[in-house]
Amino acid sequence: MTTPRTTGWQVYRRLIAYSLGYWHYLALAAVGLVISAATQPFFAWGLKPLLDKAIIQRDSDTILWLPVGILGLFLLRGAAMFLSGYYIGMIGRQVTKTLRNQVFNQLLRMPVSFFENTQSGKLLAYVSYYIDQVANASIRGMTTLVQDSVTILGLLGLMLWYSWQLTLGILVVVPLIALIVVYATRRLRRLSHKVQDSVGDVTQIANEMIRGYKVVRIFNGEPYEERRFGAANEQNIELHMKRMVTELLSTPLVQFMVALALAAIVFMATRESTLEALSPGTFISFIMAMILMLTPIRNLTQLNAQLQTAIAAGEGIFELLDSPTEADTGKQALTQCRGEVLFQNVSFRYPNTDKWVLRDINLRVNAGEKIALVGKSGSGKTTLVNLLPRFYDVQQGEILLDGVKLSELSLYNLRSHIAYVGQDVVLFNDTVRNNIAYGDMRGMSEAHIRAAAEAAFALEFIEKLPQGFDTLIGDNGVMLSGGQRQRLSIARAILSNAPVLILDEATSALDTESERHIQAALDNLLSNRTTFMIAHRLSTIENADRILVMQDGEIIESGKHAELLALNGQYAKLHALQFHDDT
Ligand SMILES: Nc1ncnc2c1ncn2[C@@H]1O[C@H](COP(=O)(O)OP(=O)(O)OP(=O)(O)O)[C@@H](O)[C@H]1O
Repeated sequence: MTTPRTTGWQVYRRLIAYSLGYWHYLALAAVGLVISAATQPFFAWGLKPLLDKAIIQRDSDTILWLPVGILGLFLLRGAAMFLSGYYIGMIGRQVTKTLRNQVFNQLLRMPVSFFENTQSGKLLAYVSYYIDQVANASIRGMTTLVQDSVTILGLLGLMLWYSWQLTLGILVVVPLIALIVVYATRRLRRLSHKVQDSVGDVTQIANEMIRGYKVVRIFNGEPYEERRFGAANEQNIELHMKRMVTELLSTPLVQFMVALALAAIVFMATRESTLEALSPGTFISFIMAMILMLTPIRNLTQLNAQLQTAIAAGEGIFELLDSPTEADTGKQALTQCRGEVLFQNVSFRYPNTDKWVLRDINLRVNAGEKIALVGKSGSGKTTLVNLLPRFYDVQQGEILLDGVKLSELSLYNLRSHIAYVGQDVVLFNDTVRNNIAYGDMRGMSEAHIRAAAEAAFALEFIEKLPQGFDTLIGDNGVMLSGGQRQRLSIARAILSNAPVLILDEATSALDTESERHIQAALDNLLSNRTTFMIAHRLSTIENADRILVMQDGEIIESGKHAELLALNGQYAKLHALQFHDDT
C-alpha cells in the first residue's frame, strides 16, 4: 500500500485534472487571484511612504498620490476578486456536473452483483454528498493555494528586501508548523473517511424508512427506527465534532508558532542597533507585512482540512469510477430472434460463495414454448432465469439463444430480445405513455402504445385517468392500484415484443375481477413467446407446455401438469399442499 500522502496527492491531481479542461477560465481566475493577492504587499509597502514621507517629511506629492493610490488599489482588488470568484465558482459547478454524470453513468453500468452487495444509501450519498464535497473543497483549495501563497511570497519578498536577517528569524518556526500540519493531515483524512461512511449510514436508514414506511407503521417500528436513526445521527455528529476540533486546534497552534516568531522579531527589531538601520516607516511596514501574513497562513492551514475532505471523498468516487463495469465483450448481434433457448451442463454459484446454486442444468426450450418453474423457496428458480439476460455469468457450461452463446452476443442485443414482468412492478415518475414505452421503445407510435395497452387490458383504466396517457403516475405509480400497475408492466412487455419473456408471477392476491383482467392480459402477452414463468400459484401454470420442478439447484421432474401428477412425485406433493391451502 502507498502511504496516505502519496495517495492523497494522486487523488488530488486527478481531481484537479477535471478543472484543467476549463483552462482558459482557470487562467482568468488565476490572473484575478494573483492581482488580488499582490495588493496585500502593496498595502504593507504603502505604510513606509505614509510614515516617512507624508507624516514625518510632509512631502506634498506623497500626500496627494497616497489617497488616490489607496482607492485605485481597492478598486483593482475588488475587480480582481470578482473575476476570480466568478470563474472559480463556475468551474466548481462544472466539475460537480461532470463528476455527477460520470458517477451516475457508471452506476448504470455496474453489474447486478454490485447493487446486491452495496448499501443503496451509500450509493445515494455518492451522487449527492460526496460529489459536492469534492468539487467545493478541491476548487476552493486551489483558490486558497494560489491566492495565499502569492500573498505570503509577496510579503516575504518585501520583508527580505527590508531586512533579510529579521526575515530569516521567522523561518525558524517553519519545521514546527510543518510537524503540526502533517499530524493534522493524517487525522483529518481518517476522520473525513469516517464522516463519509456515517453519512452513508444516515442516508441508508432514512431511505429504508421512506421506502418501507408501510411496514414500519404496521409493525410499530417507529421506536426502533427512531433509535436506529438517532444512533447513526449521533455517531455522525461525534465524528463531525472530532474533525472540527482537529481543524480548530491546528489553526491556533500554527498561529501561536507564528506569534512566537513575531514576538522574537519585535524583540530583535527594537534592539538599538537594528533600529538605527531601519527608518520608522520601514519598521512599521515590516511589522504590517508580518501581521498581514497571519490570515493567509491561517487559510493555508485550514486549506489542509478542506483538501483532506476532498481527497477522502475523491477516493470513494474514484474507487467507484474505476470498478469494473458489466463485462460486455460479445460482438455478435441476432437481428431476427426466434427465442430458442438451450442450457448445456450449466452450473452456477454466486461470486465469492462456495455453494453451487445451479447444478448441471440441461434444458432445451423451443421457440414459443411456455416453461413453468416450480419448487421450494431457494431451489434456484430466480437464479436460473437471471442467467438469461446475463445478470450473472455461468461458471460452467453454456447457455445459447438461437444457437449463439450468450457470451458472444452484445449485452444490448441480448437484452433487446428479452422482456421481463416481475413481482415488484417498477414504474417511473413519468407519464403513463413513457412508462409503457420505456427505454428502447421511447418514440414508438401512438397506435402501437394504444394497442399494447389494450392487449394488456389497461386501456380501459388509462382512459379514465385525468389526462389519459399523459397522466403523471407519481413516484413508482402510487396513484394506481396493484392490479393496474401490473397491467402497465404487462403492456410494457407486450410493446417490447421480445421473443423471450421472463415472468416472475406475483404472489399477492388480487380480487377476482383484477385477477381475471391480469390473466387475460398475460394470455395475450404469452402468445408466441418463449416464456420462463416462475410460478407461485400452481393453478396458473396448469396450461404450461412444460413444468420443471427444481430442488437444490437441479431439475428433478419435468413434464405436463397431468403427467407430473400421475408421476406422484415432488410436483404432486406441492400440488396437494397448495390445494390444501387454497381450500
Ligand atoms: N445475490 C446472491 N448472492 C448469494 N447467494 C444468493 C444470491 N441470490 C440468491 N442466492 C442463493 O441462491 C439460492 C437460490 O436462490 P433463488 O433466489 O434462485 O431461489 P428461488 O427458487 O427463486 O427462491 P424463491 O422462490 O424464494 O424466490 C438460495 O440459496 C439463495 O440463498
